[in-house]
Amino acid sequence: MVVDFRNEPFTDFSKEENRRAFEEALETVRAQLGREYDLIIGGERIRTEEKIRSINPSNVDETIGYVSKANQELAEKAMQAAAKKFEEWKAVSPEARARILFRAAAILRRKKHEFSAWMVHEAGKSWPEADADTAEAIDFMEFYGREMIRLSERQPLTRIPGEDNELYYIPLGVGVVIPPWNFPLAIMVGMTTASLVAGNTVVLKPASNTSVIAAKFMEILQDAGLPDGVVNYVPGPGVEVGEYLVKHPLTRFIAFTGSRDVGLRINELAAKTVPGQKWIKRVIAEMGGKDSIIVDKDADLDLAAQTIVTSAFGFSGQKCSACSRAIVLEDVYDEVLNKVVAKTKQLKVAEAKSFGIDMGPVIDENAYRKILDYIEIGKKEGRLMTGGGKAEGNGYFIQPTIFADVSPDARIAQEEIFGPVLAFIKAKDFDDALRIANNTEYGLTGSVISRNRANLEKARTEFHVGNLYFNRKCTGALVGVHPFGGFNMSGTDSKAGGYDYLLLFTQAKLVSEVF
Ligand SMILES: NC(=O)c1ccc[n+]([C@@H]2O[C@H](COP(=O)([O-])OP(=O)(O)OC[C@H]3O[C@@H](n4cnc5c(N)ncnc54)[C@H](O)[C@@H]3O)[C@@H](O)[C@H]2O)c1
Ligand SMILES: N[C@@H](CCC=O)C(=O)O
Repeated sequence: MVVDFRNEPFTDFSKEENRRAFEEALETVRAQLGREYDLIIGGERIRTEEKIRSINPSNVDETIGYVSKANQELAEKAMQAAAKKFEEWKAVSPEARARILFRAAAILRRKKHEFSAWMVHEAGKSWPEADADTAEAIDFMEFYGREMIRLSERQPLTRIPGEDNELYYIPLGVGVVIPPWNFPLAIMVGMTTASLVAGNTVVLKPASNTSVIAAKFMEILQDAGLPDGVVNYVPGPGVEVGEYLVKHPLTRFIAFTGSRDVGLRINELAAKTVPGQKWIKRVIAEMGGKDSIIVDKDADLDLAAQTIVTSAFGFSGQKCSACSRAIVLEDVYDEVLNKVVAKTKQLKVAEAKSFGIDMGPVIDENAYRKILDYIEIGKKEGRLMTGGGKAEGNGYFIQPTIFADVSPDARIAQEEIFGPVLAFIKAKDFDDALRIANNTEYGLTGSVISRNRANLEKARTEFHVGNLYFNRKCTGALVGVHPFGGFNMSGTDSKAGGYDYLLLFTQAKLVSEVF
């Protein structure tokens, strides 16, 4: 009998012993930089000629590791290994599968700072952001393990005399797991372990920018006793390897988290039946966002300002949940804008390894250029209040940037920038604010800062986002507490860390016997 699920606590970095322990972990990881990582297919380690060079976005001269790079031939090998292993793995009991997750969670908990340190180096996360990512990865394993046990119990049915009726949640088959780089541990772990605990086998194609952290997680799965072939690790280019796997006739489902465009492409490819395919592929896609915080005229304006700054600039705005639009009622617009600009000017942008920074770099050269291009667009679409360009450093550093008086239809108010760029939009009244908030094609997160009960109730029904928060930030969903996922072009309406999530990785079989 396992104890009830509890969220993993975050590390208190105000305590000196915790800061010291984290410094040590950073050093431990630093000593391991530049190593090589192999593909893992059916337990076999495969080293390829061609490599992905993973670099530190805070210092582009620093190599985090060289990761072997799969091609279509190796993707085929991984698919065959996963399909073969499925025949055995599906027969392993749900409890035994869950125990592997609990053990993996325990190992990760023991190596918590080390894994967070890898993310500081490889993804440019600040200490607390990296710590939260590791905690979420632990939570996913603890939560999905318990969920699988719950789903394997006797299911409620209307029972009738003379028949024995049972409903079982059985696995689907081979799942292709394609995570993003921005929650390189938590989201990759969540989608991979949900798949495997439900009895599926996995071909995991991690994001290239963060393929080392995924390789480190493969070591944990092995230490936890996961049999070879249940998860097959094949880093490689999205278009070449990712699409090959998505189109494959043996692929039963695809668990994807990433951008809108790639999600739609995967959905389209998966919908096309190929020769030899015996099922309709299931696509679980969690995609982008263009998230708003509404500030009402009677709101606590200091709370509003702090909430906007944290939600917009945490991890340099590289969260699907990040606030990129502050929609403020005209009565308090100038005051909120001034407070937010003042706070933003205080933010410290520096290398992620330094304690106490507010923002590290953005992930890579492409992101850097794209965000700087959007800043130039913003200069034509709004009034630049702070930031507006590169920041100092030998990495991809960008100043936290705010534009005021942006039209709700402007490009910077509609398109996902995925960087530290915030648009201020003026609303005439609360209804106008809700209209503006709902006028994007996304529907992921949103917040309302208000003391007006009627307005909060109105937002509760009319603000169309998957994760709606009142008087708090719109980032930082906790597993089990705030099941996470959005509407419209933000995805397929799934809820990671929710009580219905594992159903997406199973199919229900009813067996009825007349005695
Ligand atoms: N809704 C959510 O829960 C959530 C969470 C995190 C990130 N995101 C979104 O993810 C995006 C940022 O992540 P990203 O830059 O890694 O996204 P991305 O779409 O560029 O890449 C995501 C993954 O897809 C792979 N890929 C790329 N092209 C592919 C193709 N043609 N076929 C198959 N796979 C392919 C990539 O290699 C990577 O592993 C943002 O849009 C963000 O909003 C959403
Ligand atoms: N679940 C995270 C966002 C994941 C996307 O980047 C949050 O709630 O902030």
